[in-house]
Amino acid sequence: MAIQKKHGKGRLDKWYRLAKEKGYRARAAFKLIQLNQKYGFLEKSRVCIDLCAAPGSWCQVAAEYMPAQSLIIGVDLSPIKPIPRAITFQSDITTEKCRATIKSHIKHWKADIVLHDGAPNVGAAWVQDAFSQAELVLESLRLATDFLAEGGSFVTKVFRSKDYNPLLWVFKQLFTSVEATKPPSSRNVSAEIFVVCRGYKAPKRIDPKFLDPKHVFAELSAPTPNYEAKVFNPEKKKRKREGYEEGDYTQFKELPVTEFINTTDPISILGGYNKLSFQQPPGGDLAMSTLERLEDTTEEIRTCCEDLKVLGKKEFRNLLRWRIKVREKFGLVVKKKTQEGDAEEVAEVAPMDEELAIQEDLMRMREQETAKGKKQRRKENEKKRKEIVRLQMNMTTPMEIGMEQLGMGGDDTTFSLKRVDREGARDKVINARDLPAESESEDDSESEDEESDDEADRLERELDTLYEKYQERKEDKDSKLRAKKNRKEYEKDEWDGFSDENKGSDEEEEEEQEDEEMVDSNTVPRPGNLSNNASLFFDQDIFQGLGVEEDDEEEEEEQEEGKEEEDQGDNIFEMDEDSDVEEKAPASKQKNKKDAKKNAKKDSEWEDESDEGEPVDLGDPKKANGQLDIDIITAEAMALAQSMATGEKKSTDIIDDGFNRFSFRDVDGLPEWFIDDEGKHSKMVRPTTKAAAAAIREKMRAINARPIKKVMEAKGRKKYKAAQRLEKLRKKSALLADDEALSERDKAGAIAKIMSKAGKKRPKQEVKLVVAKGANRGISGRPKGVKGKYKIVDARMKKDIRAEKRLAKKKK
Ligand SMILES: C[S@@+](CC[C@H](N)C(=O)[O-])C[C@H]1O[C@@H](n2cnc3c(N)ncnc32)[C@H](O)[C@@H]1O
Repeated sequence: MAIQKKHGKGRLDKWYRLAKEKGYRARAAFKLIQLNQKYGFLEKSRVCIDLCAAPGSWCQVAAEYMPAQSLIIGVDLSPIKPIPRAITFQSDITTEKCRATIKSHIKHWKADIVLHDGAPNVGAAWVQDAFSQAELVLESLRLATDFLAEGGSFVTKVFRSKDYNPLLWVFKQLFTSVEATKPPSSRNVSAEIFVVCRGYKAPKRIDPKFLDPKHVFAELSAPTPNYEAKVFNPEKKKRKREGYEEGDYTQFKELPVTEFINTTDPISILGGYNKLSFQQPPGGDLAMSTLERLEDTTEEIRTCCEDLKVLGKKEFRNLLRWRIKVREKFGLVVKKKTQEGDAEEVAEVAPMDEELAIQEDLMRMREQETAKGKKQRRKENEKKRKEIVRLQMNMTTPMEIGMEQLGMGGDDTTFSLKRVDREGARDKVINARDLPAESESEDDSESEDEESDDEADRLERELDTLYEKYQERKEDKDSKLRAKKNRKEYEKDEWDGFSDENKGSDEEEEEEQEDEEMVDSNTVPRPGNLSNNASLFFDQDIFQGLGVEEDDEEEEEEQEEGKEEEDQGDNIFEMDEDSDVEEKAPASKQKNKKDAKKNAKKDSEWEDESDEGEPVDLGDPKKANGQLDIDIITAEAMALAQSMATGEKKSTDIIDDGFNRFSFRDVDGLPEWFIDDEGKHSKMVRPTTKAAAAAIREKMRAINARPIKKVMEAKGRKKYKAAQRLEKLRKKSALLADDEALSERDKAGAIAKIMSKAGKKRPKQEVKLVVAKGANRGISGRPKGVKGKYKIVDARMKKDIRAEKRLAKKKK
């Protein structure tokens, strides 16, 4: 266990460390700093009396925050080491002597502020002490009324007890504003609060009853609580989860460790006490000495008992386990589990041990839950981080985004049910599963493999569902496609007997869909018994073109039947620019134009084969916005497109052109190198025009002007790093801003410093050249004695450079 304490009360917490760092004599300094931050009374004061001031940290703070030349008087029962700018003396604040000494120091002045942080030492007579604290407050108030100037402030510590309200009532009679507050540096477990009374009314005469403890705390004459009974019989003690127990004015609670062993409610002891003591009571205790001698009572257990408030989970469990062991040894467990019993006969242990088991179970469940939550959060954060990085690096393409959304992103295969839900498909997916939906969350112990299999299955289903939806949407949008599908189904039925037996139905479907998307033509059905060459022959676009014409004829009929609307939906081959014209053009003209475009497209596909696979679209070379169509990437295609656009060539010409000796090659039995060679060199040379060449040049220039991917990535990286730096700064300044130990000025200064540091450009590190010789030759790590960036160079290179320099000098 990390020892993190001084003793029970004064643990080495952050305020303790901070006080040490800043040179304050006690962590209490921060209470005054924080009170002053809230109310700002010190800066306005010139004379301060600090009652119960030892060791003197409040005097230190007063000296720091009050204006120069202020008078600070500190008094305590204990001696106070000298403090610069403060007068201190040793005295009991309840005595006349103390009043006289203050008077001698303050002379004719009046105090602007009286501070009181008095607390009697908590000893055996703790009830009396608590009473004395309230009395001490009243005594300090009496002194305050003697020395405070009108409008002055009185700041006092008060313990929450039944005396608290009477005290507040008295304060309110003497001050215009009375506020109770608990500064952050005051421990939550401590019953202390601070009351800041401002605007002293300075009445000419104060009713002595206001300052008479007998009168103010009149109801306290009730019998003193029985301390013995309370502490040593914890079972009988009522636990109060909220607030403080009646008469419990101190927060440090100690209990003999034997009580912890004996109790049936160990949890409430661990939660309610500060320390379990191994101290032998006067006269000795047999149980305690036996306990001390047990080997289970290790040093670690003793350390845990020292401070119950700092127990970690492990220590907590250790203590409970130790208690059970000791109880067993002491014979406190009534029955143990029967050896041969099938766990039916459960041990009958003390009833609170059941509670302990339940508590442990609860703890375990909570741990599991938090671990699960953490894992989930980590996963999500990681995913988000990656997405951001990819976006910032411009590495995300629309395709990748789609894949990520489907959970197929290269680096994250998590399937997001949420997303599916958004699509309304979650239910479908869940219904499709054998397992009920709840089992997903319940089954925590699944192996990762099972999980990933499940993920893959779900992913498959999700993809199917999404694909169905996509199809539905597409069909809705494109009624013509629907008509075509129906027709195809009809035709498919008719041609079923000829389908290629080697193909699975899925493959066929896929191909059909591909055809629909790519060519949108109803190809001539090919009987399955044709030879390879024959089928390749019929595969030629020229035959497909026939199909198109057929199809278009049908379309024309449809149009004539008033289905123009449907046709407008078919924009697969329409050019943006033409759309307006087409709307106005007569149907036959439209048809011609469409034919030409479709054929041009087919031609381009054909050319695709003969032109080393470059995708070429022979549409209008210009887009609607006047820019060149970037998809046309060869001068030949451009020339063809231009000639079509100017009406120089008709679709029929292009079809004729397409039917030539290069359009089909029988490659069966030919060596691969030959086919490659043919593909490269034996192709039709199409005439190009100057304009087409210029257009392509312009297009290439436009492409080259675009920043390359690496540049984009570098820019993205730079942005990302800047964002990271900014985030770091933001966090740092937020931390500073939250630091209650710093004044606003300090905070602003520190933040400004960080900002200016961040703004400065770091000087580029010089690269040291290390000659590879002797020990450095062939070394793989950093050469000895070299700091910072370095580069291993060849001795030859160095000599050559020197020689070059010499020559250059000579020439001069
Ligand atoms: C919590 S400490 C004060 C810490 C102080 N504010 C500081 O910042 O260093 C409480 C002090 O009250 C003092 N005290 C208790 N009864 C007193 C009394 N009757 N007269 C003077 N001082 C008293 C104790 O000696 C103790 O030093």
